[in-house]
Amino acid sequence: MILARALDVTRRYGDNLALDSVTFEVESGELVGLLGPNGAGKSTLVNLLTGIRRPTSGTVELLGGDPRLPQSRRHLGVTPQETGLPGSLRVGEVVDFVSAHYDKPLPKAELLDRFGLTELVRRQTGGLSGGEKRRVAVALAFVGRPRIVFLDEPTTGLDVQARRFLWDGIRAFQAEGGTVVLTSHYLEEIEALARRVVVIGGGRVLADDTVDAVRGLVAVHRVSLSLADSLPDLPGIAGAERDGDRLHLLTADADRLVRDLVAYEVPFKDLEVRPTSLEEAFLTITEDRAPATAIARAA
Ligand SMILES: Nc1ncnc2c1ncn2[C@@H]1O[C@H](COP(=O)(O)OP(=O)(O)OP(=O)(O)O)[C@@H](O)[C@H]1O
Repeated sequence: MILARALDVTRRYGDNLALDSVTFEVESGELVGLLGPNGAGKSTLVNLLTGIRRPTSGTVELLGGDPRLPQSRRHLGVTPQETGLPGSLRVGEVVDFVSAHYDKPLPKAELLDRFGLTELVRRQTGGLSGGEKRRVAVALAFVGRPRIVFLDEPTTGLDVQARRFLWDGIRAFQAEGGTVVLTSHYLEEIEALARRVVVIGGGRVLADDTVDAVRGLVAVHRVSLSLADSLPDLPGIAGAERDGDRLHLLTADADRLVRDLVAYEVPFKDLEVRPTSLEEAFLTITEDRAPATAIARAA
C-alpha cells in the first residue's frame, strides 16, 4: 500500500526550479532515505508531501488524500529541518501539549524512554543543548502514533551517542510497522537505517535503489598528484581539475588509474588517493548519467 506519493511533481520558487518532474512513492512499512547535497530539493519534496507547500505542477498524495487536508495529516508525524520549542516549557510539558492533540498518544514515559530523553523531562527546553533540542523535536513527531513520519535531517548536530538513541527510536517505530522517510547528506546515516535510498540532485531523482547499489554509484575516488607536464589521455577519468601544478582526478577505479599512471611513466609526485565527498560524487553522477531516470528504480 502506498502511503505517500509525488507524481511528476515540479516546484518553482520564482525562477528557481527546486524540483523538476519528480516521481516518488513510499510503501507502507518502508524506511526510505532521501540523500542529496545542499539545495538538492530534499526539504522541498518533504514539504510538498507533508502539505507544508503546494507543487507548482504534478500531484502529491498523503495517506490517500491531499496532504493539505487535516484528515490526510491525522496519521502523519513530521520533524522539519528547523524547529522552535517554547523555551520556558519543560520537556514533559511540551510532550503533554503535543499529546493533547491526539486521541491515543504514546504514553509520555514510553516516548521519552524510546528516545533516551527520560532524564530531561523536567528541564526547560530553552536550557537544552542544540543536540538535546533536536532529539526532543524528533521524538515529538512520534507522539501521535503516526503511520508515516518524515524526518528532515534528524541527526544534524548530534554526537555519536545521541545519534544512536535517535536511530534506535526510529528503528523501533519501523519494527512495529511504521513508515519513515528521512533526509540526510550522509549515505552512512541512511545506511544505518534504510535499505532503500533515493538520491536527489538538482531537483531530480538521480537514483532510487538499495543502499549497496547507490554506494557503488557514488564510490568515486579523488586521485591527486603534482605534475608539471600535461597528463596523457588515460581511461576511466570522470573529471579533472588543475590547481597550479596539482592535478585532481575523479575516477570510479582509483587502483586502475594509479596502475595506468605508472605504466605510462607519468612523472607524478605526492600521490594522494581519497574517497570523494558526496557532493563531488553527485556532480559526477549528474554529469555522466543522462537521462537521470535511466538509473531510477523501475516502478
Ligand atoms: N522558500 C524558498 N524560497 C526560495 N527558494 C527556496 C525556498 N526553499 C527552497 N528554495 C530553493 O530550492 C532549492 C532546493 O532547496 P531545498 O531546501 O529543498 O534543498 P535541500 O536538498 O533540502 O537542501 P539542504 O540539504 O541544504 O537542506 C534550493 O535552490 C533552495 O535555495
